[in-house]
Amino acid sequence: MLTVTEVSWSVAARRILDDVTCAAPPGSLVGLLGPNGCGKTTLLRIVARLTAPDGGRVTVGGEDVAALPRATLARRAALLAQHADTDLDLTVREVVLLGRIPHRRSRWSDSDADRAAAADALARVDLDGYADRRWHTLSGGERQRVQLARALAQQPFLLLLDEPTNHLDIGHQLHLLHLVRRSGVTTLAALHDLNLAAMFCDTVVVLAAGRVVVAGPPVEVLTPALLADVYGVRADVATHPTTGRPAITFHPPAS
Ligand SMILES: Nc1ncnc2c1ncn2[C@@H]1O[C@H](COP(=O)(O)OP(=O)(O)OP(=O)(O)O)[C@@H](O)[C@H]1O
Repeated sequence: MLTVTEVSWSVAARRILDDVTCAAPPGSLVGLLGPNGCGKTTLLRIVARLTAPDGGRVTVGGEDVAALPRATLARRAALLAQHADTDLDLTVREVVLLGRIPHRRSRWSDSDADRAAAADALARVDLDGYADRRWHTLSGGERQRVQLARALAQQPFLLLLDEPTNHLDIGHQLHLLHLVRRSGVTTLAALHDLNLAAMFCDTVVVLAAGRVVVAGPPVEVLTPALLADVYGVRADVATHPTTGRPAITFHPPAS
């Protein structure tokens, strides 16, 4: 269980997050939605303790994140950042094995369990056979999937994903979110694609200008009125014939 309670953060006298409260029940996939600059990445960074909030509290599994030893937090939470990259000349296997570092007894050597977890994670993101490829030779979508494999190899309790479907073709977008949902790992994911959020998320939390506008199941939250209010767009919302979830069609902007 992840809880975020009355979290605020300001920079240069500007309030970026204002009293944000939300939660992700165990095993759920929670979508963090909202326009560019509304504070999604900032909230993920605060949950991962990369940014310290000015006020409020974050708990994972009932424990205050601010009080957890760094090594414990590193084992429990995995962050897939928006532009995860490395300048090092690493193989795909080595990148995925970075996810095992919090579990290692020895800083320098991988165990059989580490290698098995890395191989399993690569298979889960559909990258069997890529282990010996050099990172810099991969396409944008392949890199994104390797970074998810690194996060899965970490075997965290909490996955924090910042626009995880960036660069992915539609097949891999659907595969990735299906995989995350099936993983059973509590996940908070910043998403721009509202139809993907509608299809896969148990709950969506909509931010605007650093505040939570509304949170709840996609079918209750993703209404034409909300989309007009938060994103300034006109849209029709139907019910998907197979999933029963919202299916959104956008109108071109009025000229
Ligand atoms: N360190 C910082 N210094 C100054 N401004 C910052 C800093 N970090 C974030 N901001 C500002 O805070 C706001 C929220 O940024 P954030 O990256 O959290 O938004 P976001 O919702 O993830 O946006 P996007 O959808 O474009 O990725 C933005 O206006 C950003 O410019």
